[in-house]
Amino acid sequence: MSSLPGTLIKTGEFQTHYIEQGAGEPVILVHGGGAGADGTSNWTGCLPFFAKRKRAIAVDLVGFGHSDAPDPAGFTYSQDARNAQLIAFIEALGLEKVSLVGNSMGGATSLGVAMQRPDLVENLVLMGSAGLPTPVSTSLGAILNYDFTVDGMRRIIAALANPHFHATEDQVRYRHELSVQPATRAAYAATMAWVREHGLEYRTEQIEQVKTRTLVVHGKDDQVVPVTQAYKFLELLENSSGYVIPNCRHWAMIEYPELFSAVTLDFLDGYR
Ligand SMILES: O=C([O-])C(=O)/C=C/CC(=O)c1ccccc1
Repeated sequence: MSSLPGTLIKTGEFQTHYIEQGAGEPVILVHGGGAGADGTSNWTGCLPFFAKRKRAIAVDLVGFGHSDAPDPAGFTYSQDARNAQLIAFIEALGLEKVSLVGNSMGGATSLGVAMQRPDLVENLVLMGSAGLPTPVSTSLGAILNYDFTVDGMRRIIAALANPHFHATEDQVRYRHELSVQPATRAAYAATMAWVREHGLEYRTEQIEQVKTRTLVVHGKDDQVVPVTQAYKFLELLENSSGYVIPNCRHWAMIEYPELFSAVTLDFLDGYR
């Protein structure tokens, strides 16, 4: 795997990297927060499907992929910082309204933008989303306690995907090599330290005030964020519908890219 050709754009004090394919209504895909994650590795399988119907933009969160990774000595890798980055990114692109599709930490970030700037968000898709108090399972522990080794990366991928999914050596190497870049490594350590201290949850009253049209997608066998969290989001988000995928863990967009893309695109086009 190699990074798809991307673009850097200034978002506040640092540069944000993104890749995009297709034309039409803008849909921003926001990757999860595991080591080595970025727009390319999370969304390569879905981009061709999205690009047929939308302007699909896959962003790299601060400290991930090819976005800047500011020195943790002078930058706090908080959830607010990722929310602010995504808002600044939408505005830097000159977009008035977008749909956001967020995976896990990317879901928490998309939800945070819908809370802070509902004017910017047309539709919200939360996939395996963080944002609620989540027990630290062995699988989540593999992410939080990553040791920057290739075996550690294999443990992360095994934690994220269903056993029937076999990551290629290329996928493992791509993510591992990104994760051990000195600035990215320091940013990831700081990000996980912040998550261990603060969690990735919002208060229920914050979630309840989100009225954005939302689709909650979750793997029924998710070992990182249990499927019960999806039911909780459906309860709290009054304008939400859900789609639960059997025989699927945390990586619905990688385990079932065509199904995930079809369900999401039909939702974005108002068919669901
Ligand atoms: O591709 C990935 O790295 C990915 O999907 C990771 C998801 C886990 C995630 O974002 C997360 C990180 C910290 C705490 C809870 C959740």
